[in-house]
Amino acid sequence: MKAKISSSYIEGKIRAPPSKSLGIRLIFLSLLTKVNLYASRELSDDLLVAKNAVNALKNGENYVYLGGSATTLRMLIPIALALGKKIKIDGDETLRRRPLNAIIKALKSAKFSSNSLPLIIEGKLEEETVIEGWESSQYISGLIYAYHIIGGGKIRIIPPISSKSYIEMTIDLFNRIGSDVKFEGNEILVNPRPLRGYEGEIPGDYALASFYALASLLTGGRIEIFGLYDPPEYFGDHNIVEIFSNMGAKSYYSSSWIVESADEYYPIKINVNDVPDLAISIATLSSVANGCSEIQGIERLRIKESDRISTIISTLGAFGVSAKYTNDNITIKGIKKEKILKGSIICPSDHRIAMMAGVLSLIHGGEVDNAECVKKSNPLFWQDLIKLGGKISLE
Ligand SMILES: O=C(O)C1=C[C@@H](OP(=O)(O)O)[C@@H](O)[C@H](O)C1
Ligand SMILES: C=C(OP(=O)(O)O)C(=O)O
Repeated sequence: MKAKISSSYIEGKIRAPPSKSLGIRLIFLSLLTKVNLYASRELSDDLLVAKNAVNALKNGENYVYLGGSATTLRMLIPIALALGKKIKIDGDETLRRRPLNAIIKALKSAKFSSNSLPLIIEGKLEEETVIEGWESSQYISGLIYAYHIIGGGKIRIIPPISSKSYIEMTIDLFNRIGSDVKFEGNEILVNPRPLRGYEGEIPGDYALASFYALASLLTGGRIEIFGLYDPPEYFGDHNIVEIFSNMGAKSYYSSSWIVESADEYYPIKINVNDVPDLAISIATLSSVANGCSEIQGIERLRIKESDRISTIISTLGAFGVSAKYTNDNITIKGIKKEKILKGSIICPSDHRIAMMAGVLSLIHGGEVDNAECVKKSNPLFWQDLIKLGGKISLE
């Protein structure tokens, strides 16, 4: 499918798409307590595969297909072992590329038939796991679930710890429903308590909603995004609200996210190691900032759905913005909005890159081929932009 986009003016009020990360966590939580989830719109591919994974565990199936969802994959591995399951796991070509080195090295009493998908896992979980923290936080979130299943345990993380905000998200979720998980230094102590259930909508996703915010910021509009969760204490994706404000937008949260465009945006220097999914959104606004932005802590973006260091740089280039990579940083030289070119890309099987090109195209037009790749996290992305005034045809 190709999205053909013309210059547009984006304004209005819209519900944030359901959170991929919280949605996957709540679906896995149904293994431990009563969970009743409502979804006011069709579920993304990643949420659907998370549902399939949990159903496979509950029904004793010995095979599960996970599409492109590394969060589901890397959480499933320790959870399946905690449940004593032997299961074959596979995924799409992007997931088959995603590394599993840290978890394979850490789980001493487990057997892996391969070090990448497709693979069969079996074995058991030790009461203490020592795991490298660089590759992915998703293993650690999965281990927190796994230790709730076997009655408790300790995770010792070998620093550096990446994507810490997602570990905090998992711990925050468990402690809000009655558990006792402590994160002290590089150690996580899981002391399970009886868990309350969860009933309600999947809360909105700040990182995904940031593309709607960008659509208004890049076209001179104003937007209100509702259905998000109240920002928690820890630093995470929800901090995109103040990041955009620091870059010159009128951007604040007051029971919903209010975003209003400005005549000028400021460059930013920021480390995204704890919030890697914000890198693309920050790079997008940096493209029209009045100066050079520097996004640090990005080496791990190479192992996402695409090599995002390359795909961020090439996508910005398609719209006339120059960016370069030097040791663990991307430097982006912002240009005036009037200078942004009409650009076109073939989405490299990376939903966030498609969304990046989609919102940049709202300035002076553009095309996104393989545009259906947004359904990994937000199947209604293009339809939502159209609802907000986007002149977009899907062919
Ligand atoms: O735990 C999660 O929900 C996620 C963790 C992050 O991955 P890494 O921990 O591998 O950086 C992030 O990129 C992903 O989109 C969602
Ligand atoms: C990397 C991402 O997801 P996952 O790791 O779950 O595939 C993402 O949503 O940008």
